[in-house]
Amino acid sequence: MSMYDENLQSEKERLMFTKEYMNHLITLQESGQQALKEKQEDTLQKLDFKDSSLRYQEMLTHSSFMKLSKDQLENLKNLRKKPYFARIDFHRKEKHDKEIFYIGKVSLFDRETQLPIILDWRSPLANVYYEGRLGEVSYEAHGEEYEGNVSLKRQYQIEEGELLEFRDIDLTTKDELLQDSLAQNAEHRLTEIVSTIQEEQNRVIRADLRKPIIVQGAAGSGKTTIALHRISYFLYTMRDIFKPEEMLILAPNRLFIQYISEVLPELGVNKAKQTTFSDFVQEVIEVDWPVVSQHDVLMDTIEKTEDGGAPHLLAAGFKGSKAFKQLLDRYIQIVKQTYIVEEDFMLGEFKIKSGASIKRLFLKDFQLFPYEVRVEKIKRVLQSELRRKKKMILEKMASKYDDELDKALFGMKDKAKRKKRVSFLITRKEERLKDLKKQARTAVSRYMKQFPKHKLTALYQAMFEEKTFRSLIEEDSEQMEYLRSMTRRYLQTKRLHSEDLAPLLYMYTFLKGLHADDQMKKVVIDEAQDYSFLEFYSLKKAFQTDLFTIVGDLAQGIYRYRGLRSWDSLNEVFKQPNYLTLQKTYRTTIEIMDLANRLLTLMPEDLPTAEPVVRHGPLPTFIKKKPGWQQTFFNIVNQLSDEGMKSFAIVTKTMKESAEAHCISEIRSLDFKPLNEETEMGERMILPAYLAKGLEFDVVFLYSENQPFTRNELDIKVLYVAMTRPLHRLYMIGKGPEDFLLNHLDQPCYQEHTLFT
Ligand SMILES: Nc1ncnc2c1ncn2[C@@H]1O[C@H](COP(=O)(O)OP(=O)(O)OP(=O)(O)O)[C@@H](O)[C@H]1O
Repeated sequence: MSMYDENLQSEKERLMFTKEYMNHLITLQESGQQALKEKQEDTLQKLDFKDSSLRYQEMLTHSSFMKLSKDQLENLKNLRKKPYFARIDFHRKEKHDKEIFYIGKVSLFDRETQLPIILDWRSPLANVYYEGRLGEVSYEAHGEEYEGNVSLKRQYQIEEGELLEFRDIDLTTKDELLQDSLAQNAEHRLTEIVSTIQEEQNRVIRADLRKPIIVQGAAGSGKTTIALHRISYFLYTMRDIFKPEEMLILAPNRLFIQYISEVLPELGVNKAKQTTFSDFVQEVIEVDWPVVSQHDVLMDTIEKTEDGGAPHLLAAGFKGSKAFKQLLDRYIQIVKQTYIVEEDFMLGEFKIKSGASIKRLFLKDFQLFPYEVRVEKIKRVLQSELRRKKKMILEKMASKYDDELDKALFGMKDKAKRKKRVSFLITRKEERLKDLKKQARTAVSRYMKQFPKHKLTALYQAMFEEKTFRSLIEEDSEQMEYLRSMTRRYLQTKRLHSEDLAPLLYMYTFLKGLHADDQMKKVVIDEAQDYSFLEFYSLKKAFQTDLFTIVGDLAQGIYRYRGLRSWDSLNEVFKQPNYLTLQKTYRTTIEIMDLANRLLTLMPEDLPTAEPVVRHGPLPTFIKKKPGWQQTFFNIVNQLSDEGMKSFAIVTKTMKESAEAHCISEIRSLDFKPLNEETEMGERMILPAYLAKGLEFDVVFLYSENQPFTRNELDIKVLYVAMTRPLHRLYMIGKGPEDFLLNHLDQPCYQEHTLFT
């Protein structure tokens, strides 16, 4: 028996032991569940609501315990198919012997000894597997550093609970597990990659959780995947402090949310809120006006081949800028003044609180709160002051009349006059007291009427009135006037541009502040290059947290007229963000990435190119639209399908071209479906490039009908996005190679399809 076989045998035994232990636990849990259920029924029967809350409490405790057990049980059951994926042999310095740790998706401990049978991939020690090479390593746990020696790193291929093979990794072996995993096909859903996380990715996942992090990552470098794994790591590490519901994942569109949704339960982060910036802001500010989305603007721009200088694009760009934030700040100062009330708060002729002290409450004491919250707090102060002083005032008033009465009774000699005076004073006293009591009932609400009740949209609209707007801008120009009148026109008809959402959220934060349910403690932003400065700023201001994970790729910044041009501008939004890069790309083959990288050289600026991991495939192929090309296309799809390719996409430059492609009978007969933001993703799709951003397919056909890509910045980026979508094969169907700018490239590596079969 070879050494490998011997090891394989003992590894099989270990796997058997682990599975046995799991089965044992599952049985225990299941019978435990039954016992718990019976106990709960018993408690329910005994339950007497007049009784102390003790029994009720007991019942709740049991039911939450039951739920926990159920979750654990599910986890355990799922885990049996693949309890772990790797092992490390680690000798900690201060220990006598080396220890063997098996690493899996979730940890499992021996109930008696509390020793780990499986170590969670997110645990501190597991970091040694992802990061440390063989030999001397260290890891940090609970603020302490531990040193030791890793003598073995082993990867397992386990399927349906059976160990197929294992591989030991040393400095020279390539990561074969990664190669295998990359060679697989896309199920049109993102997957978890815990067993093959790479060193540079691990650094992103485990980067300081208390700091904002910005990740520039090439196309296919795993940004989305890694961001989701970071949340999972975050939830594990900070489980006592944060709940998944307090996390927000901002995705570029609804399609993308569908795309990532499957990986979320796997990573245990499915309870995190997943939405788009636009949907989130509309929900928070409770404004459901139709929004002209940035996709619509982009589509229009691409179709008309407009450059960034078109006035509506400049206006959109300006509305996301720092300059516009400053303008908003000036306006918000004006709005703030409307809340300054200087009048004293009186009850009759008695001063309850001076105007100056109320103003101080608004401007100083409550300055950390939004304006409306400050007003509410002032109201409560006035109510309590009034309550406190009312009795005193009434007594003072009564005793004033009593004094007068005394004076009249004992000081007035004329009987008739005295009688008249006394009766006058008694009636007066009663009237005054009654009147004061009546006033006291409404004094606060009457006083509070002086504070404005602003409607967010009306306030925003008022900002674009000519006089106000002019007073806010530094320099008047045609461009500014265009922005002002265009925005006003839209707002008057109850419509918004997507660029209005960030200013609205920003103003809302000053005015009302986020509701507790919308307050997020950790925010993940994907495709972050498409966010404007103000979008980041407004989110940061709204959440008041530094826990942002921001991932994006400047080379894919197709919303450049409004998005970020460099990550540096975020230094003004976040305090000392951690900046990391992901350069290796895992999605596609060397051949496809090579072509895409060449395309980037056409850009005027230096954009980060991607470095593919070693995986070869055929050259990208150009198919000329000569008569009969449809049959070629038909044959290729069928052939690749037979070879095991699952997801196919026809990617066009515009939505219009997607619709045109769908009219071609061969495309229809192969069941390709046009995709928009609302449709379900399938295996064969036709979609414009901007919607394909972030997604991936086994095979991509770039298709140009009569809108070829031209050599402008936007087209180059859109084409780059499209070219970086396939995992295995890239085809380009057009009138000529120039439709895809191939004639502009230096030594473009592609082949032309000549055979018609
Ligand atoms: N370490 C890894 N092991 C296995 N597969 C990986 C690894 N890292 C990334 N991948 C795979 O590479 C592909 C690209 O990942 P992902 O979509 O997260 O990249 P991205 O940087 O967000 O891409 P893009 O910006 O182009 O949309 C996915 O199929 C993902 O599963």
